[in-house]
Amino acid sequence: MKTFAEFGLEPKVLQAITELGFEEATPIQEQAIPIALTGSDLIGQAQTGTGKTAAFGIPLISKIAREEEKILALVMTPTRELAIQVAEEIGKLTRFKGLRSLAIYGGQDIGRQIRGLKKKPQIIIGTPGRLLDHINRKTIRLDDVQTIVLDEADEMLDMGFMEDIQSILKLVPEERQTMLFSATMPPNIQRLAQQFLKNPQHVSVIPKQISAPLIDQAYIEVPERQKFEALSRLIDMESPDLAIVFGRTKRRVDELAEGLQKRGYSADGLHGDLSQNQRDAVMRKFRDGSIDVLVATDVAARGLDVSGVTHVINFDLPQDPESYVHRIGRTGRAGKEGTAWSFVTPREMDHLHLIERVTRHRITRKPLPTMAEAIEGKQRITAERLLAMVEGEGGELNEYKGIAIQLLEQYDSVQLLSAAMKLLTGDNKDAQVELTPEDPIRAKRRGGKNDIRSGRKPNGGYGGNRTGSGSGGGYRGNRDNASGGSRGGYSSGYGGGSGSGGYGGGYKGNRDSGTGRDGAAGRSGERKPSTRPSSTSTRPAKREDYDI
Ligand SMILES: Nc1ncnc2c1ncn2[C@@H]1O[C@H](COP(=O)(O)OP(=O)(O)OP(=O)(O)O)[C@@H](O)[C@H]1O
Ligand SMILES: [Mg+2]
Repeated sequence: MKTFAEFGLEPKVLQAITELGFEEATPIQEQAIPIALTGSDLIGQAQTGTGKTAAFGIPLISKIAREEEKILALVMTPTRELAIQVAEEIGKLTRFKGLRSLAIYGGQDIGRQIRGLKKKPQIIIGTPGRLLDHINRKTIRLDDVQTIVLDEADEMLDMGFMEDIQSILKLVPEERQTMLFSATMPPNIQRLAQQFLKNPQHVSVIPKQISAPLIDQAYIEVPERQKFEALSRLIDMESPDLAIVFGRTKRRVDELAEGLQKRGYSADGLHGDLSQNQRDAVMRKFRDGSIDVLVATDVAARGLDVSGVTHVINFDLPQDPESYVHRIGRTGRAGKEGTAWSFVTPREMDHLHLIERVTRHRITRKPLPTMAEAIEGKQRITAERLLAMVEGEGGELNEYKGIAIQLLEQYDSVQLLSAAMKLLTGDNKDAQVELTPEDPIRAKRRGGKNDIRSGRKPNGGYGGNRTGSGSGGGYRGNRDNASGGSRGGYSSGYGGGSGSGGYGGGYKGNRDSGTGRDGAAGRSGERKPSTRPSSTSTRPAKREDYDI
């Protein structure tokens, strides 16, 4: 392991790294930073939570001088939350150097972003749609950009950002450094790399097991209608510090968050139909610990880094194994341990085995937590809180001592303490929670063996098997209204359907619902419809449409 001092970084950057608490470089950093510092193009692949952000962030900021008043570096990310997070990490890394960076993403007031741009940031971190919008408004010019980073490139393409990314890359001077980070290297990523990268050096830290070894993985076989009970027992038994619960659809997430709140858990939901302000507020609450359980769709599966996430619970299995890897990778980050649980309905067992095969990891079967285990877990937490209070962590107890003595004279001490503990435990087990059932995910034949993703495209893709179920119609309806349907008919596959099966087939089912991702854009102002040709486009619909 290398220390950061060995990279020959300038003292102000080193100081910021030290301040962040990084002592040694992670393997991807050890490999990528020296290459990136030479200015060479780079393609990077590494496991979740292993510090890819700093792997590109450190070289990127090293190249920029403080006096510059132009946009010199551009980082693109698939989701808004990720743009905010990467901007924050870059902000921390440039703290002493004093560079200016700005996150640019859909859903946020564009006027505010324009004001931010007037401060002449040298580094922009953004989602492709909103970036293009600024480019078209001429509020962002890329003529001086020297470094481009594509973070989670495969995800961006899956979300249908290929055209946007290409348009943006074409506007950046050819004399530049391009770094592409991607979990997988399917053919479309390879084509993108061929088109836009020059003699890239490949850096990959891919262990035998695809998923992080520090994550303890288990599953519980449970019928659909018992899942909620299983969830509350599991949370009680495990008493996670912070947990992310993944649900398949937006409706599912809403219902789960509401159900958990009803049962007295401190939970909230995150999905693509919330306003950006709501999304930001939920993420803030989760980061500062004012909620313990984040219920989310796959919008939160990629890249999000919240320290202290001890548990990931797949309330619904994800459609594809790769998404499983990303979801559970929200825990066990930066060398910490984590636990991942998945609920599997009896009919989904094949799908679980597929996930095991693709991730090359056995997932341990565990029984449904019993009521007794759940109660024990809850009581343990209550006892811990009580003892912490006894040990003075909750401040002075003197004011309570008079009444305590009085009560103890009149009542049995065990009885009293039990009553106090019951109150503290705040049981609300009786609250009825009904969820709308989801169809089981079906295992599907998968494609090329080097591309763990390729199987899903010809096979229905995200939510493909939901089209017949009729569920979620209400949400789609809303999107349609918002979108004006301008991009409704993506029908042919991206790139004419290559060996990978292209994108088209997999997404077709839902695409018919006419929910162009511009639905999201229309609402949020992510993009003006004029920025690109509409219905003739062969782009895939964006993943945001798939009910996440
Ligand atoms: N050298 C280091 N030492 C200790 N912690 C680090 C180091 N580098 C990064 N980290 C921390 O590790 C966490 C994960 O980093 P990061 O989000 O960059 O991972 P990632 O590889 O991009 O993960 P994902 O694949 O999920 O996007 C962050 O909290 C980051 O601050
Ligand atoms: Mg990342």
